[in-house]
Amino acid sequence: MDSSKPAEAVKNVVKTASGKIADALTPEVPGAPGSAPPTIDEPTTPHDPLPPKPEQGAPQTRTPTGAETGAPTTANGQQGAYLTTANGARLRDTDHSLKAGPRGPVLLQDHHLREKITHFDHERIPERVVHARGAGAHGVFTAYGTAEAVTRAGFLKKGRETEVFVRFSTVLGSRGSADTVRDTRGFATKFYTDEGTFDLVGNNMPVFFIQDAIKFPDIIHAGKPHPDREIPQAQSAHDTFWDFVSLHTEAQHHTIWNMSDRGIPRSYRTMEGFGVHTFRLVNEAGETVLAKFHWKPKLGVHSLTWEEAQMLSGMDPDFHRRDLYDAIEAGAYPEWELGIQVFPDTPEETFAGIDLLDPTKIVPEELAEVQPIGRLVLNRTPTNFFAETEQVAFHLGHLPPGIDVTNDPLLQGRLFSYVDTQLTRLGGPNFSQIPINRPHAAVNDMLRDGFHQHAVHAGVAPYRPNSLDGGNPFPAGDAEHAFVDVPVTVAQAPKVRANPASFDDHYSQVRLFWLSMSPVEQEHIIRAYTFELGKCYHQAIKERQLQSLANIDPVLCAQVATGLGLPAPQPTAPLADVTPSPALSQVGREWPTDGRTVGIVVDPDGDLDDLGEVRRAIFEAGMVPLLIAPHGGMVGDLPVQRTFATGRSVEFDALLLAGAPTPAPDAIPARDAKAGRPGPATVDPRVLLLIEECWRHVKAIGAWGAGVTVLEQAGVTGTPGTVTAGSGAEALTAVQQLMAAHRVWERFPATVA
Ligand code: HEM
Repeated sequence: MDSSKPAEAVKNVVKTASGKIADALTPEVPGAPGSAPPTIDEPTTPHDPLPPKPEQGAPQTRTPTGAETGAPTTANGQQGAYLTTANGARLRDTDHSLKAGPRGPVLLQDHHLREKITHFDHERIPERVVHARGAGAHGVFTAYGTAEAVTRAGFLKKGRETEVFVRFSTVLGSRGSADTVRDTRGFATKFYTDEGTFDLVGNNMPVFFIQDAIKFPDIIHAGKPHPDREIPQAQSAHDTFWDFVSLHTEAQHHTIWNMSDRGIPRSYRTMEGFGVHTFRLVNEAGETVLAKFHWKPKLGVHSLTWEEAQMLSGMDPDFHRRDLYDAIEAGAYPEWELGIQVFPDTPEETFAGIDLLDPTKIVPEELAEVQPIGRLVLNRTPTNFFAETEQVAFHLGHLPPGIDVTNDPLLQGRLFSYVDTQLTRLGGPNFSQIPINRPHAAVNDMLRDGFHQHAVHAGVAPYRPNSLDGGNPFPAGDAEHAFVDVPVTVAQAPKVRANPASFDDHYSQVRLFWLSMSPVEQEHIIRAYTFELGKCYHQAIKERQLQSLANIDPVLCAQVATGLGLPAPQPTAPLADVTPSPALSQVGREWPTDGRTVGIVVDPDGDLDDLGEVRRAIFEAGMVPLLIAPHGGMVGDLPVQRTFATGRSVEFDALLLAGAPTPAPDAIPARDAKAGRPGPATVDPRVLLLIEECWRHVKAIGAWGAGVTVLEQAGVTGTPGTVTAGSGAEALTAVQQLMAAHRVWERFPATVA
């Protein structure tokens, strides 16, 4: 509406002081008597459930108590024909405060102004105390039925489909920090099962820093920025972190995972996930087993190089979030298989000598196979990031019948912590009524009142049994479908603040991890320790951490010590005699290439014959082609996605060179003229930089036609992982074969034998 209209309307109302108010109202004001009905689809209210997308299946239309609410309405207030206040009164104008004349002071009585600004002032809620930076997506979990023998959980029965919401996160950084920092990643999954919500709140690493939740505030205080200057943000490369892990040596296992390539994943889509703790499963017959949960990504475990991670922190701090949402929107749905390792439920709660209650220990897959039990596909991005990703609240106590907890002291403390923090973060005890947190199972609880209570509970007797509201006698309940608290015998034991002796082994599995790495992965680990400790100021902390490295492996310790310019200490105890677990290595296997990104450098004035076909073949292989040209717009009839100014190696998994225009002579910087490249410098230096980076980041590079000359100009022809071919199709085939191994590892200078 034209902003002059309200003034007219006011004039008209004033005119009607004689009694003709209805006649005087302007018909253009929507909803005024005599005007046409408003044309918006539905009335809007910010309190409606989230609008489901069509492919999501049945809309979520239950109230928190399980009753049907009817069809949800849209919450797209900005698309309606008119705006209203939060109470539904229609507005004439949302751009001008109510003033005493056009130049006068603003009137306190302007309710819309105060409501709009007050609400805005309170838009932010506290970020999560850990895992503040994250990205979520919706999906579906389909059970294979293979877990039916060991658990009665209904959602794991063959063919059952369950809606899920997954939130990936970093741990240390604030909500606005970069995605690609070196850190553990959260992998939290909410299964909306019809027997109640199951939250599997895991990480991309199978072990944790500490064995007892009582130390959680301490490790987080150590990892977060220093309290005086509040730096560094989202980093473990600082004194307090290394102070903690070198003093609490149980943290050494998780720390080596962080220093490995697992600390800098290529994508959320290429991360493994782990429930970390051992859980207890119970089947229909009441028999129990112990189990660990694993998520296996369809695309394989794949990481960034450290240089890529650092570049991305500046060039695209949203890299993982963008990658996740781009992939889903492109239809390259991220997929994982859920698997379990199963162990007999013995009184010792150990397997192959490994204490299953110690969250700093793994059970190597070679000793207990990960058995696939279902498939997760993420197929829908959030409609509203705040409503879903920020407001989602996970909790380890959200368990369906058939899955129970164990006495792992880390797990036990987590059972307390999450709901406690969410009471503050989400503003009171009713956050399970927030749409993303609502169970899809019917709810009939006796929880009442509290901040943000949305349910209108009927009846007078919220207690059981009762004789007033027809309440069934309790405790009979629904024995058949109820949650099973496995009646585990709790040992008669003195009350102590102590760990079992097995928890004292802090090094054998760290050594096992180190010895399971390929040489190139070991090299990355050495570089990571050297970098992080090199950022510490206190010599004593570096020396203490070197002592821990000596207790892991002498080569690791010596190499890091050399980098730090310090002597390498001797181990304080004999090194553990361990058998490596090849399953821990990311290198040496082949993976599907779908979902990967291929950059294609083109010369708009060159030979474009093969281009359309190559692009089509990339799409058909389930990958994403991105055309890189000197300028935006179109090349022939194909759209350009990146220009020489915006395309950098970090966002491609491989590069194809079809050609590149010769820049004007004065556009070649002196740097390139001096670089000693073969022949005259005829290639745009930004293309040469792109090739150099792809080469350094050990990515496959293919060239055909004029692209072969471009590759020669970059001086890398004939090196491992570079391909020159007679046609675009041949170049693509060769490059795709190389991509199956993720990177061309032969190019990485490994210095560890
Ligand atoms: C195996 C060890 C652990 C794992 C795998 C883990 C995993 C996670 C994940 C994935 C999140 C993010 C959830 C989300 O995306 O909303 C998270 C948040 C959190 N974790 Fe943990 N965590 C572990 C240990 C602990 C411990 C020991 C404590 C405290 C005693 C703790 C306290 C928290 C808190 C307070 C949050 C924020 C929750 C929220 O604001 O909703 N975590 N954790």
